[in-house]
Amino acid sequence: MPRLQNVRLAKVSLRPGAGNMVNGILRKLVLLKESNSLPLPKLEGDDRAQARALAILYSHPVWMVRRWTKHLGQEKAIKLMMWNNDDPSFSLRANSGKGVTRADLVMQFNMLKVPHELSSHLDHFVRVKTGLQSIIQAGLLKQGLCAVQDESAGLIVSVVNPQPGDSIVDCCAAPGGKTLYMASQMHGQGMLYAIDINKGRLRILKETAKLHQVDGVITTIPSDLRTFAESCQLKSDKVLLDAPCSGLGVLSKRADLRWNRRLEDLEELKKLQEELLDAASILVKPGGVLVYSTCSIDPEENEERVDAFLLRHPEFRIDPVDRYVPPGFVTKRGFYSSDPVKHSMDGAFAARLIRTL
Ligand SMILES: C[S@@+](CC[C@H](N)C(=O)[O-])C[C@H]1O[C@@H](n2cnc3c(N)ncnc32)[C@H](O)[C@@H]1O
Repeated sequence: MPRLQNVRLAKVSLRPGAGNMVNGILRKLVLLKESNSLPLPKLEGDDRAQARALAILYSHPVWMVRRWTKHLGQEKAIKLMMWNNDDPSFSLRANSGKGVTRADLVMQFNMLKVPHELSSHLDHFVRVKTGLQSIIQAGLLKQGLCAVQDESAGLIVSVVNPQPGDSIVDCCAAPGGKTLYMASQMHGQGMLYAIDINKGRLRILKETAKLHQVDGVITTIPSDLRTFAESCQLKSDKVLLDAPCSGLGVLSKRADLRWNRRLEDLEELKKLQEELLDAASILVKPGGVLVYSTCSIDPEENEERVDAFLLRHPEFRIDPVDRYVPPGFVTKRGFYSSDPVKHSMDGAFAARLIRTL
């Protein structure tokens, strides 16, 4: 955030005098940085000391640094933190539900002089590094011509592989990024049940579905998935559980998130993910598919939750995702995984599980 913005923020949120103090500190920091004399911590000592130094150097909580160093090794953990600190790039999805093609979108971006790049993984997606504001101001999102959607989320939809005529349940659907993309691939045939506990967010989904002209195949169900599944007779071809998670794969776009997350949150989330997985599994018909996904890169929220689920539910088996996403995104065990450093997109995970007949 630019210095003057920080000064203004301090004045508004604390008191007018605080602005001067923040200004003084930031000026001094800029001078020290320019003369290469910032007093930086040294990367030395035991693991704990090194994690503390890295946490300061790359501005991440110590617990995250320790976790990533353990799972990824120090070199990759540093690259990940650098990615998180870099300016994020965004991708936009052309809304085929409204007949908009990627070529149409590219034409609009050219007119707006927004530099862009075609996604090499997904037909409807275009990447932009700068210029998102121009796209918003030109009203392309308000008109429902496109949606901001990361390719990592688009690839989760590829794992679900929605087809016209399918009956699909999106268990944690709001605000609807994946619901809308799935609906656009159903060409008006079939039904997509969008469940979410958050009524307000589900209302947004409903309104956006109308705007995107895909509302004909969507039924919204405001409910806690756990209570809904207990009383429901519905059995579907495909069930997507895009579970509430730590969001550790999307830190480049959510500057505040790293400081709001605590290690203890993971324990609570893991319990919720298991309960939701059990509930979602009830909605899958024999031979049907359950896709479990997160926007986390943490094995405890991903592979480990799937393994624990498979132990509780031997009637499900892993269906490797290599038929649905490019090889670079397929893990040894047949899961989908996007890696911010390797793929230059958000981190995400998905497992495709089939209920035996
Ligand atoms: C990761 S977000 C889903 C994002 C969405 N799939 C998308 O692509 O836009 C997780 C969602 O789970 C919902 N949720 C949390 N607990 C739930 C529960 N017990 N039953 C149903 N939905 C729940 C939250 O309200 C939140 O909207």
